[in-house]
Amino acid sequence: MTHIPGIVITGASGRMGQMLIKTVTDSDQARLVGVVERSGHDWIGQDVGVAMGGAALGVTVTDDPLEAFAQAQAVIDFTAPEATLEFAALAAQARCVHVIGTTGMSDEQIAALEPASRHAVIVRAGNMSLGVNLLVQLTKKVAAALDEDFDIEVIEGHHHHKVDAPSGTALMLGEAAAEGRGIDLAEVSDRGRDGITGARKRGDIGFHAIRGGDIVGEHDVLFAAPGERIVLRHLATDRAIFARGALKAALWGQGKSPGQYDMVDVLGL
Ligand SMILES: NC(=O)c1ccc[n+]([C@@H]2O[C@H](COP(=O)([O-])OP(=O)(O)OC[C@H]3O[C@@H](n4cnc5c(N)ncnc54)[C@H](O)[C@@H]3O)[C@@H](O)[C@H]2O)c1
Ligand SMILES: O=C(O)C1=N[C@H](C(=O)O)CCC1
Repeated sequence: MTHIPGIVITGASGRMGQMLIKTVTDSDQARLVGVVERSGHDWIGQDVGVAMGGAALGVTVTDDPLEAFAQAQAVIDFTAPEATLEFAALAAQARCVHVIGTTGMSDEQIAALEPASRHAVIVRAGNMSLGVNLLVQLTKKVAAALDEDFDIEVIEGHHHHKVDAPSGTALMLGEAAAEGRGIDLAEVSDRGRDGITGARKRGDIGFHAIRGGDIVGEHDVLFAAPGERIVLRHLATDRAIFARGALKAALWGQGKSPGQYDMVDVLGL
């Protein structure tokens, strides 16, 4: 009987899915026990190592998430909002820790995770890297120290395949800035200006998204005042940082009480 947690990766063929499979199989703290793809995908029924172009890993890609989750202690899920909602209910049923990296979820979809979190641990973050979660804390501190003479803008850049904007990370940073100022982000958020917008409103927090090439993820939080600017910046150059954080969350969640957590909890920041 092993105490090394068994992990299922959803969205196996995706950019993050493949990085997560590599991270889990390289780790001596976790075992890869299942991989899930959407029904109809041509990887279904294949050994996932072979499907990824390497040696067999002895794990077959399935489109039956519950069957896979039943063999596991944790599910790491970087897919799409609708899929993540379905996986949350099934992971709770199987009493698996559900690590959610999926971004682009609406407020309603986030609220719909609550029933699952009564039965299982959910760790959700728009960015699982140590660097960004540290930047979130710094952003909160800087925003708390400065008044509204400093205009706050969050500028993010990602690869041309990304489907959601602003990025999950940009929203985390915007939330942190608003929290530091003691205000509600929803009331001050100004996204992607275009046309005759009028002058910038004092106290607003602006968001801007660049999409191009193979950018892994770049985030600036700009504090701009007359005569000076502060820029807090994180540059991701390797998706391994997100996968490492997600695996850390899956291990951290073992034995924790059901509920919703984030990477600040996991990293103790
Ligand atoms: N939180 C973080 O640290 C972090 C880091 C990187 C990416 N992300 C997010 O992770 C998500 C995935 O990013 P990506 O670049 O890997 O995208 P991707 O498009 O390369 O991969 C998504 C995968 O999910 C699969 N999928 C979709 N619906 C499914 C279903 N119902 N069942 C099983 N599989 C399903 C797709 O087939 C695809 O293989 C995005 O929301 C992205 O923003 C988060
Ligand atoms: O590649 C992506 O997609 C990423 N998504 C996350 C986000 O939306 O912030 C994290 C960075 C990479």
